[in-house]
Order: sequence, then structure tokens, then C-alpha cells
Amino acid sequence: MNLFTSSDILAPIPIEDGELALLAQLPLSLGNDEVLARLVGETNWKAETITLWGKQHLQPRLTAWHGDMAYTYSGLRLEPQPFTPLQLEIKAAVEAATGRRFNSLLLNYYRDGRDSMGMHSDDEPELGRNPAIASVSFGATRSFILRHRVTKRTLKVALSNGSMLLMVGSMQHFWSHGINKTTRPVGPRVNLTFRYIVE
Ligand SMILES: O=C(O)CCC(=O)C(=O)O
Ligand SMILES: [Fe+2]
Repeated sequence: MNLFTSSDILAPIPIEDGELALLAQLPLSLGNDEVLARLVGETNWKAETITLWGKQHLQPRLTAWHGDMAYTYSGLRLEPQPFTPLQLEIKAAVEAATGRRFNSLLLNYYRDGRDSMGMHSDDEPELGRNPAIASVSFGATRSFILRHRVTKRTLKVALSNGSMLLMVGSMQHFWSHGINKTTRPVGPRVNLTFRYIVE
């Protein structure tokens, strides 16, 4: 008898120079659409300004930083807000599925296809050497682009409603990742990236 359906399995995605795994549906007590609605409604979203090549830009998405530790990200110092009960439930599900612990959370709200995230690696020193980053998505499916820094090989992973992607090992050294804009009509998407900030 097969006790597991494939959506319960944290399935490795074969990749060189890093470790990637995808869980199709993170088990939660609420449905994905309800979680999305609550995250959109309950979060104190900010449009942050970043400085690139000496010029000020509004980030093409909304963000919020929660958890126990402050974080410096693209030159921004983000003071954390405490975890909400819903975030704590999602964090517990992520910790059970991955066997890792997390103390910080960056939320990203992509309102439509015009919102995006530029290619980057999550390699800030406070994340430690080979960080585990767990990325949970609700709402519209968007393509997560991975690009190898040396070979330039590109890989796309569709991050669908309720999924969790785990990046570990040397992923942040060898690969950058991001979310492109799309002209396809897409609904809202909220992504939560759980991290562990070393004290
Ligand atoms: O929205 C996503 O799936 C990517 C988020 C991300 O890379 C980040 O928050 O560092
Ligand atoms: Fe990232």
C-alpha cells in the first residue's frame, strides 16, 4: 500500500553545485486560498526604496520582514516585526517538512505580472556559509529562474499555490535566482522565504 501521495514528498530536483528540493503541497490546517487572503490582508506591506548605481528605485513588489533578528538586504536595514500566529503555523510546517530551524522570514507580495525580483543570491554573511532557505508560495504560479554563475545554465521551477522549495548546500555560492516579470495575466502571489540568521 502506498501511504504517500507525491504531493507529500520533498522531492529532490537534480542540480549540480547545490541542493534543491520541492514539496508540491505544504501541509497546513487552512486552505491555500485562505492563507493567501490572510497574508495579503494581515501583513504590513512596504514598498521599499533601494539604491542601485547611485539611483533610488522602488522595489517592484511589496515586502515585510518578520522574526527575531534585524537583516541587511540590498543595503536596506530591515527591523523585524514579530511573527504572527499564521506565520508561526507555516514556519512549524516548514520545519517539520525540512528538519531545519528558521528564525526569520521575508515576505514578498507580487501584485501582478509587473512585479518581479531581480536575479540575486541569498548570500548575506548573517545567513552563514551554506544557508538553508525555504520558500513557500501562495496564489498565482510564477516561474522561479535559477542561473549558474559560472556555466550560465538556466533552470526554471514553477512555484505553484501551496508549494515549498528548499535550497541548501552550496546553492547560494553557485546559483543566482529570481522571478521575472510576465505579460501573461497572473493573479497575486505571496512568497515567504524562511531563513536562519546566525547571531
Ligand atoms: O518569490 C520568490 O519565489 C523568490 C523570493 C526570493 O528569492 C527571496 O526572497 O530572496
Ligand atoms: Fe532569494
